Amino acid sequence: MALIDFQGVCVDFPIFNSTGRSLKKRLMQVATGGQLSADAAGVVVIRALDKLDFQMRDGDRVALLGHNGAGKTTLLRVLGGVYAPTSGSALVQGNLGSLIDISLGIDPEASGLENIYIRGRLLGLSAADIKEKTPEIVEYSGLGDFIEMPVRTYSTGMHMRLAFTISTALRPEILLMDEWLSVGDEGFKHKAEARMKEVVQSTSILVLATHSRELAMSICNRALWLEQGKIKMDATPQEVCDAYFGPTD
Ligand SMILES: Nc1ncnc2c1ncn2[C@@H]1O[C@H](COP(=O)(O)OP(=O)(O)OP(=O)(O)O)[C@@H](O)[C@H]1O
Repeated sequence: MALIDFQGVCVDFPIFNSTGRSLKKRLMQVATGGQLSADAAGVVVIRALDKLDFQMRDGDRVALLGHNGAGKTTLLRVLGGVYAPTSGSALVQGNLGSLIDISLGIDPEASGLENIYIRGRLLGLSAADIKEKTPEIVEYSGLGDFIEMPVRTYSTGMHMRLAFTISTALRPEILLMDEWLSVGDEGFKHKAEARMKEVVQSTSILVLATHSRELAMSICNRALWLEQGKIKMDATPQEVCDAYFGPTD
């Protein structure tokens, strides 16, 4: 059983090379992002997440909505273990996968095959798991003999095919996504779409940060609206989208 339990989670970023005065001025101009304050020593602090309390359970397909700087990426990073909360507790129970930064760890000097191994290990697969999955990844990527060539000889699209196919070979219990992944030329895009749906369906909890009403409505069964690091609304995608984007006719 997968479970996410956040209690009073705050994430603060102290900004050491900035004066409180100049940053405050900028905030007044743009009126977006996290909350700004200065600590006793005059160091500016951006509060990206502010006392978040929520649970996510098996079956939850959660859309994270919110304006630029609302805290969506920061929340995904806390879920992924990249950031620890400054205060509060963030429990993430279950095996975790991420379709964010799918090219991370791909070595341009190594061949496609070697990269399947390297990236597979980074994603937490054992050597035996990788060996078992490799033929399917090679076949699916459609790279043919290029799989033996160094990745620096690939076009951008070929690189993305490889990165996408490796990252979607896993079936994690908790899946984190930042917008929908769409890669490759028209033919591959079609295949990739079907594979994405398969991965999403097989995961227990999906957390998808998005600016798209259509995506939130078609993929998710719950939506969290973040504003200045706080939860403004936690309800069905229909209710949150109507409040956030405005009602449809
Ligand atoms: N590494 C960082 N250092 C300092 N401040 C940061 C850092 N990362 C994020 N922030 C701040 O935290 C707040 C939330 O940013 P975050 O990237 O989580 O927003 P977002 O909702 O993902 O925005 P967008 O839709 O623009 O991607 C913003 O005010 C941002 O300035």
